[in-house]
Amino acid sequence: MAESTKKLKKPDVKIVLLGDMNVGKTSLLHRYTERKFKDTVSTVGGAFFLKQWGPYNISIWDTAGREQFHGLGSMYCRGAAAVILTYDTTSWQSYVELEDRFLSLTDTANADCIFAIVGNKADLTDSHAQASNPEGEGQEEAEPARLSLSSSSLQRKQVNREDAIALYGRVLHYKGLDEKACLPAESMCFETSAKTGYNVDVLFETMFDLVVPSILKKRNEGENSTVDLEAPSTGKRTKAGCCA
Ligand SMILES: Nc1nc2c(ncn2[C@@H]2O[C@H](COP(=O)(O)OP(=O)(O)OP(=O)(O)O)[C@@H](O)[C@H]2O)c(=O)[nH]1
Ligand SMILES: [Mg+2]
Repeated sequence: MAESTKKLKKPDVKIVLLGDMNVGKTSLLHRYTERKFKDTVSTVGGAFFLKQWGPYNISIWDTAGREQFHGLGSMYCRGAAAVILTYDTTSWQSYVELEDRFLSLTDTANADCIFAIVGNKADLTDSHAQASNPEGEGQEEAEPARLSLSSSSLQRKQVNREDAIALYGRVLHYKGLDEKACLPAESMCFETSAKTGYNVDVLFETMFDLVVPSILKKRNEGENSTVDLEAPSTGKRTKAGCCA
């Protein structure tokens, strides 16, 4: 969270991580921001990280998956430009929960909110994700990842990519969006590993690029709704525009 505490910058846009407890939301954010996989404690409430992306400030909200914090979810989603729906590839239940418990929390997000479906812990089911250690970072983390390469440590994958793609379609349907007008499922469903770093940068940086138009739109609307007090009045004053 160092970047967020250095200076108090106003975020231009918000991205929210949602999903059941234990799927690895906090670990994904740690991996991206601190370049390592470290011990976590179950999140209480929520926390955010501020990312500078070019000239823009993007806040990424890590929410608590625990049932007792469920009520806070829609508050965190208010005005969100993007939501990352996260499940654990080794847990079918965590996938089911996304639709049962979390999707309705996004009702408060922007109407043109972008969705990504993310299956984390790919290292547990996929030898490629197990071996991956992008950019040679976190060397202290590389060794445990390499040691766990034996195929005996692979677990049964409970949620496949096709399931994620199907869920993406149902999310768009729930939001009343036309699939043809939206970003394609193939590019919005990711399998990641916070442990090895597999696909983590790709996930976050794809989302950052995708929310930029939303920032520009917001700025544009802001400018258009600003009253220029210096500008000469052209029309007649209407009754509604007069405060007397
Ligand atoms: N093998 C593996 N374990 C992971 C991965 N991501 C997270 N974990 C582990 O899963 C557990 C839960 O991770 P968290 O990041 O705390 O999960 P969370 O989704 O933030 O959970 P809540 O804060 O309770 O909602 C921890 O023991 C992590 O070490 C991953 O990619 N691979
Ligand atoms: Mg957490």
